[in-house]
Parts: sequence; structure tokens; C-alpha cells
Amino acid sequence: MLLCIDTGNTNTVFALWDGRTFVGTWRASTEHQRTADQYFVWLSTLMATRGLSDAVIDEVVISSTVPRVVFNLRVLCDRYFNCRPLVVGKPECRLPVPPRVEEGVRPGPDRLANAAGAFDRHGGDVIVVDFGTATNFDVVATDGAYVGGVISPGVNLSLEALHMGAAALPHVDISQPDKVIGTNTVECIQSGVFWGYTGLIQGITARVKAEYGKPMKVIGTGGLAPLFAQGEDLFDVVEDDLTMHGLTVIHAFNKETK
Ligand SMILES: Nc1ncnc2c1ncn2[C@@H]1O[C@H](COP(=O)(O)OP(=O)(O)O)[C@@H](O)[C@H]1O
Ligand SMILES: CC(C)(COP(=O)(O)O)[C@@H](O)C(=O)NCCC(=O)O
Ligand SMILES: [K+]
Repeated sequence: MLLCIDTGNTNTVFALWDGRTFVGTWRASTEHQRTADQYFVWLSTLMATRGLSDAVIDEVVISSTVPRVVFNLRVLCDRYFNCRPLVVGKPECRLPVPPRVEEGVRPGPDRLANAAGAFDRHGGDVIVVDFGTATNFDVVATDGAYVGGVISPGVNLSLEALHMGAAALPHVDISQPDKVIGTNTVECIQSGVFWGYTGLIQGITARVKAEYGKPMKVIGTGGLAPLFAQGEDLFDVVEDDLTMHGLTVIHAFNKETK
């Protein structure tokens, strides 16, 4: 089976693909100190709880926005799965459609995976809004190429920055406030971040569409996409597994065109 690993700056997601569906998805916090042995104990325990002890992992594809984590993930593949992983963004990993960006720029591998996943499911002329540590907007052209986009600070990063920078502001979890005018500190912060991000998404997608000059589909992904989808009509569709799907597409492409 194919193990897909998506390392973000906050969390690392492992998903096991049997060629048709993801039979298991597990999440760990991203820590570059974690060793291959630690990953393996953790993953095999979780696989066992899903009745997947007999599943044989013989292929791995990795997207990591944290370069130093890749070393121990490579050791994991070598020691326990007896394979060399395909690492998105490395020269030996080919993409179905190469990105069109300025010379020397290395787009985040998560964004390349999103573009591949979005193009496979929806065709081109797409904006992917990905809620991670950063909130990214990835623009996918008509032919499926990643052509750039927008990087803004993530929702939780903004909440954390308010708490860290202002002595009287507590740590607050994101939620959708009923009203805009908060009547206590927590409501005020939730309103600022929730409605602030709603405006950011509306504003940026509108500007991207105007600059692009053709109709575009907007896909929301990442943990907080469903929450923001409740507030306003921000996305045409929300797809939780878009990055993972993109990893399976990139893996299949590399296998076919060996
Ligand atoms: N369903 C959720 N509800 C609330 N917070 C979430 C949810 N999913 C993710 N988050 C938070 O969003 C932030 C970024 O999430 P994640 O998608 O894991 O980022 P990354 O891919 O950059 O590691 C984290 O702080 C995480 O705790
Ligand atoms: C913007 C990002 C930090 C987002 O990563 P994440 O929120 O998933 O941790 C990542 O895509 C990245 O490191 N990009 C490199 C620069 C670029 O894409 O242009
Ligand atoms: K991500």
C-alpha cells in the first residue's frame, strides 16, 4: 500500500491509500526531533487499532513544508518499509504539470500537491484556499500548472500573536460568533479573527479572479475550512483530503512515466 505523508508546520498527517480509498488517516504534531523508530511505533499502533496490522506499506510519498523533518521520514521508509520515498519538490519527483513561477522559486510542496489534486478533480482555473499554519491561496491555471498565489498568516497564528503581544488578551479558540459586536474580550477577539478572515478570503478571492480574468472555482481545504464555510458563501466546494489526493496523483504520475 501507499503511505502518503503531509508534513505542515503544525501537524503531520499520515494517510494509507489502498489504490481506491484512504483506509486510515492519522495526525501527529510536527516535531523534527521525532525519530524513525518513534514514527514507526506510533503508526503501527494506530494501524493495529484499525485492523490494519497486516497491511504492507511498500511505497511512500511525502510533502513537507519543514525540510529538516524529511531526513527521519527517509530513515523510516528505508528501515521499516524497505523503500525510497518520493519527495515532492525534489528534482527526482516529476509533476504532472510543472509550476510556472519565477526562476529559482521553490513553491511549497503542499501547494504543488494541492494543484495536482485540484486539477485532477476539477480541471484548471481554480483557487485552492488551504487553512494551515499559514492560510494559502494556490492558483491553478487552465492547464493545471501552479502559477503562484497568496500567503497570509494562519488563523491560529493570528490568535496566538494577539495573546503573545497583548498582556490583557487571553488565548482564545476560533469559533463563529453570532454577532460582530462582541460584548466581552473573548467575543471581541473571536469576532475580529473570524469575520476578519471571512473578509480576507472574500477580498483575496475577488481580487485574484479579477486579475486572472476568467471564471474560477474556489476550493476550501485544511482543518478550518468547514468552519469558515458555515459563515458565508466562500467556497464552491470544501475538500478535506485535497492535499492527500494530490499526493496520490503525483505518485501515480511518477510510476506511470518511470
Ligand atoms: N478542525 C479543527 N478545528 C480547530 N482547529 C484546527 C482544526 N484543524 C486544524 N486546526 C488548527 O489549525 C492550525 C493549522 O492546522 P494544520 O492544518 O494542521 O496546519 P499545517 O498543515 O500547517 O500543519 C493548527 O493550529 C491546528 O490546531
Ligand atoms: C506557505 C507555507 C509555509 C504553508 O505551509 P503550512 O501552512 O502547510 O505549514 C508553505 O507552503 C511554504 O513553506 N511555502 C514555501 C514558499 C512558497 O510556497 O512560495
Ligand atoms: K498543509
